[in-house]
Amino acid sequence: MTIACGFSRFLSTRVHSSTNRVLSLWFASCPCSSSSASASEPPEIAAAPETVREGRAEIFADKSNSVFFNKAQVNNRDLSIAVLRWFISKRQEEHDTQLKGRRAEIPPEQHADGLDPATTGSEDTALREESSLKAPKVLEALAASGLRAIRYALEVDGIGEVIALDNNEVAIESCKRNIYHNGILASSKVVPHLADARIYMLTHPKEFDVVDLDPYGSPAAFLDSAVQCVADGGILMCSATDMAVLAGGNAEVCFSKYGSYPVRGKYRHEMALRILLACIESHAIRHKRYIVPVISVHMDFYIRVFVRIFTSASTVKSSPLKFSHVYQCVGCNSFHLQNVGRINSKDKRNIPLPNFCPTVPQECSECGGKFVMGGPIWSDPIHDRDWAASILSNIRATSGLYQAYAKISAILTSVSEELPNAPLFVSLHSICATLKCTNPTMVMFHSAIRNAGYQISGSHADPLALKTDAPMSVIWDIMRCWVKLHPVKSQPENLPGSRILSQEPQLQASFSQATGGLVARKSPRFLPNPEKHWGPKMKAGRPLKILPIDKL
Ligand SMILES: C[S@@+](CC[C@H](N)C(=O)[O-])C[C@H]1O[C@@H](n2cnc3c(N)ncnc32)[C@H](O)[C@@H]1O
Ligand SMILES: [Zn+2]
Repeated sequence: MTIACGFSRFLSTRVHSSTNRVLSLWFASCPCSSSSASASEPPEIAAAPETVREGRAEIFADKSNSVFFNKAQVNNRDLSIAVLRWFISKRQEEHDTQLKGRRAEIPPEQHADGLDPATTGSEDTALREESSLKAPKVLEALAASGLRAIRYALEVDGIGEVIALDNNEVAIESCKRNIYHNGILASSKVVPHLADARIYMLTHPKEFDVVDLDPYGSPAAFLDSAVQCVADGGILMCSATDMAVLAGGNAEVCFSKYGSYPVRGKYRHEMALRILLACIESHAIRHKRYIVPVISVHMDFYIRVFVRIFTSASTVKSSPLKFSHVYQCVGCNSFHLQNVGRINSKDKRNIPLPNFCPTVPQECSECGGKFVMGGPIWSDPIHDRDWAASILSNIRATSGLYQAYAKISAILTSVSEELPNAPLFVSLHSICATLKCTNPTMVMFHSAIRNAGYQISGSHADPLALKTDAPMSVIWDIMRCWVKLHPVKSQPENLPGSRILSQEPQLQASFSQATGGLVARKSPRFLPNPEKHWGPKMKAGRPLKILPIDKL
């Protein structure tokens, strides 16, 4: 309460003009204005509270860490705003197309004006009523200071009500102060609400076009209620910062939280995304719903996925085809995916059946190592390429609107170039380390894959990633050919690399520059962190070291 009383006193020293409606509103609405300084107290000029600005919003700084705020999440918030802007225009477009379709189905004589709507554009009354799409309703389920909710309200045109929810009273009080501080528009759109997000989401089924989950660590506990709370065609935006768990540091914890075993490969950050997506899908299908991922990124120290949610009992049946187990060789790190389900070609209904035995032998055919089995992971595409390209071109056209423009445009550039049907990737460094050979350049390796008739791209998750539809045997053959041109020192025979090199390649690799291959890039794909302390933050309530305001 001390902060709120200080807040009232701060404002009372400044609210002089009756024309300053916004300030008066803040003052009148200060949560503790009734219990603030009594007339008998000596007048006290409080120092102006320090504030933090991000995008078009400004919030009160909280050095005591009683409410969570991490400046580094500006990348997360800016990207979410970019996705939200595109989602709103896309939803409008889908709505218009649907309406046009329905209009065309109505015979002209049933129209109020008797004219053919297809040629005149006139509408039947009922359709006219339906024709305007309601402004999308947003739930920020774990709102903390409310910064994100306020930014959505101030920066995303066409957005409707934004509920800023938190189960922490101090957070909700801070939310209220921040909302008032941001003026009429924020106050008219953002509604702070004290509740447990899980209960709130369960009791508001299909009510929100947008649900944002930005938890401490894992979102797992919120997923079952979140997938039920999103409206049909709506979007769930979900972060996970428990990377040690998702990326294989604590495999058993990952299994208990997400129902999937991670494997410690170079692709672990992409695997983390695919584990989270698989987990969201597995919650969705329990409720006859399914997900369509539109953007899925690993950035800084966390992952964030944007998935649309639809309802269809028949589509849910094909869900097993979107999950795969991952077999990874403990010797050479070769990996192979196998779908959980399979289509029986004789069954015209296309209903998947459980898949056959593992597609890999007991021992790796490249190096003789054993396989560990990870997953199941989401093995369908993790991005919608059209969405990625459109969001990228939108943010390029309005770069001034994004504080994190450099970072989010670099990520989206990488995302828009990723091969959609090549889950996971190998790392050029790791392959060369296994063989103990010198690296071919990225351009050479890309060319060799293309010259062998396969596709290849990078990944936003790792600058050295090689994402390809070529099987592991082709990748190793290319490297065997490379080593013939650039011999390695002799190694003990039992090393995985020696075993791989003891086999003759089945294909003759060509490293000459392939057409349409990797070329010099004008825009960056990977950026260093802008400053120190660019990482996760302590939970609210635990004292931080005293930091200057710019480090909060
Ligand atoms: C990481 S912070 C959110 C940060 C915020 N989204 C942002 O962009 O600054 C997580 C918040 O979730 C809240 N929280 C944790 N469990 C919750 C629950 N069951 N229901 C509602 N809020 C919860 C915490 O009080 C905390 O404020
Ligand atoms: Zn192997």
